[in-house]
Amino acid sequence: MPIKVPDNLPAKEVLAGENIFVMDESVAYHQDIRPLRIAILNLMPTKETTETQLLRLIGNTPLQLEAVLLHPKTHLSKNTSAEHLASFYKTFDDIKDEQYDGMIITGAPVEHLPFEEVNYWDELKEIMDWTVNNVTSTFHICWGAQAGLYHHFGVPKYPLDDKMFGVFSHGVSKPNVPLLRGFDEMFYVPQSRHTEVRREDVANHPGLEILSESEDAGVYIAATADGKQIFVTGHSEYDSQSLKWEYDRDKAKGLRINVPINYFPNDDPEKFPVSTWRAHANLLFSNWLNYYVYQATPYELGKANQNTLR
Ligand SMILES: CC(=O)SCCNC(=O)CCNC(=O)[C@H](O)C(C)(C)COP(=O)(O)OP(=O)(O)OC[C@H]1O[C@@H](n2cnc3c(N)ncnc32)[C@H](O)[C@@H]1OP(=O)(O)O
Ligand SMILES: N[C@@H](CCO)C(=O)O
Repeated sequence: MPIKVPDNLPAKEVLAGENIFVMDESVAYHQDIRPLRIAILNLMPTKETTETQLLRLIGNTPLQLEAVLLHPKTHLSKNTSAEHLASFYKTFDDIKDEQYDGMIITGAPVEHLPFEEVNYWDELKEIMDWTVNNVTSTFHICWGAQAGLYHHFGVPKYPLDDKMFGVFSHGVSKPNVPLLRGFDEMFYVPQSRHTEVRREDVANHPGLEILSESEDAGVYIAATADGKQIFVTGHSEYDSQSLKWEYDRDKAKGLRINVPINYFPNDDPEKFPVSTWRAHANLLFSNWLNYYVYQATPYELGKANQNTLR
């Protein structure tokens, strides 16, 4: 939450220089409050696991949220039951005439395919186009980030020789950005993907900024300057056991898979993994919800926001 201070307090300037969020009394007085409307387009096959992971993170702020779960209507889900989808999910058709404060587009295990061969690609393109005018800020995760970078900015993905698999140290590339407020200079994030976007493709695009990256894992967070589109290549939302499940699954299938880096104690898969990224994940999602959704969204969706606080 912002610190509310008198308009002319000298500390205000000092704290603002440290990337601390300080709000003038005059702005605070005019803020109206209502629950935030957040849509989650869940493309993961293990939908119930992902719902829990994401709701856990977006639930960890003082803000009231109304979360709507979406699945692509043009894809028949193999791993999530029709009953679950019918009970808890909507499709784009149900919501396309509405507007949202925030949207999350998840990853999906389809990165080995060209985007155009994903059977819900046309629908996803329509949804991504719709977010531009109907969502205040959209947070794309892993394959969802690759899909968004490709569709909106023409940034391609490339296959990796070995899966980027493990818990990697990441750093802040652009200081004084609200999304990174309070971040440590080095923090850990799980990465689990067979493909990458290349740094030069993102860095050379005038519409994108690299906010965070890793020496070993490459670009982690890229965004548009206005914060309307955020692309996150890692899985900060993963549970402490998620990489172990993926590792055990792939071993059981006889696939070529390395032990995830820096994950099991002493890199021993017989030992119980512990998470080192939970605090980072909570801060990333609460910063997004606060600064890119709550402070940026208009009280009446569809109208211009009077307060430009970032
Ligand atoms: C890079 C990232 O974004 S990482 C995020 C993805 N990670 C995860 O989902 C981790 C958890 N997932 C898993 O462990 C596995 O996907 C499992 C165990 C659920 C299923 O694995 P498998 O049996 O190997 O694959 P399966 O044949 O079920 O296909 C996986 C998914 O891809 C989908 N898929 C496959 N081909 C296509 C295609 N051409 N277009 C669209 N979706 C496709 C499948 O339909 C399935 O998704 P669904 O359950 O929503 O229908
Ligand atoms: N994290 C994913 C990568 C595949 O897209 C998995 O291991 O299932």
